[in-house]
Formats: sequence, C-alpha cells, structure tokens
Amino acid sequence: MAAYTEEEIQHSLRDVPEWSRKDGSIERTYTFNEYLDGIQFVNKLGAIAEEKDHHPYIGVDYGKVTVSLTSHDVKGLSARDFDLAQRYDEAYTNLED
Ligand SMILES: C[C@H](O)[C@H](O)[C@H]1CNC2=NC(N)=NC(=O)C2=N1
Repeated sequence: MAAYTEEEIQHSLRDVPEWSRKDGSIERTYTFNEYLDGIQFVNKLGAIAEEKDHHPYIGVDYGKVTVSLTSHDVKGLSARDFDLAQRYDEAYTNLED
C-alpha cells in the first residue's frame, strides 16, 4: 500500500475532523473522567489494532488518551491510518454501550 499524497491526506482528514496532522502522523486526544476509563479504552484500541494489524502510538495521561497513527512501512500516512482513526472514533462514540 502506497503512502498517501498530500491531496489524499487532505481529503481523508475531512472524514476524521477531530484528528490533527502532526508531521508524518495524525493525532487525536480522547478525554475521560477517570484514569481507568482511559486505560480500558487503551485495551480496546489495542484489540482493534491487532484485528487490523496496524498499530498506534498511545500516550496515557490523567483523563486523556492520545493516539498517533502513521504507516512505518511506507514512511508516511496511508489508508490504514485513516481506517483505524475512524474505527477508534466509533469505539469512543460507542463507549456507553
Ligand atoms: C507484518 C505487519 O503487517 C507489519 O509489521 C505491520 C504491523 N503494524 C504496523 N503498524 C503501523 N503503524 N505501521 C506499520 O508499518 C505496521 N506494520
């Protein structure tokens, strides 16, 4: 899978408006009322990463989980990053279920 062009990146970012471009990555911080709620969410992110065979950088702070996505194999952003970003946003939206 090839790295996305600038045009493809700009187009794909519209589908994940909460995510920001950070150099060769995209990033989003999810917020939580409790530290352990964030940790539980990290476990979900990990399970989805294994399912998709695409793995994020994850940073955990009090009430915050920051996710950064890039495609190491193509040294840039690819469809896999944007697919995973959408899955993660869905998982966050559905947390109450
Ligand atoms: C063999 C396996 O598909 C690769 O090593 C995968 C695993 N997860 C990965 N995750 C990310 N973010 N980038 C990769 O290039 C990558 N490669």
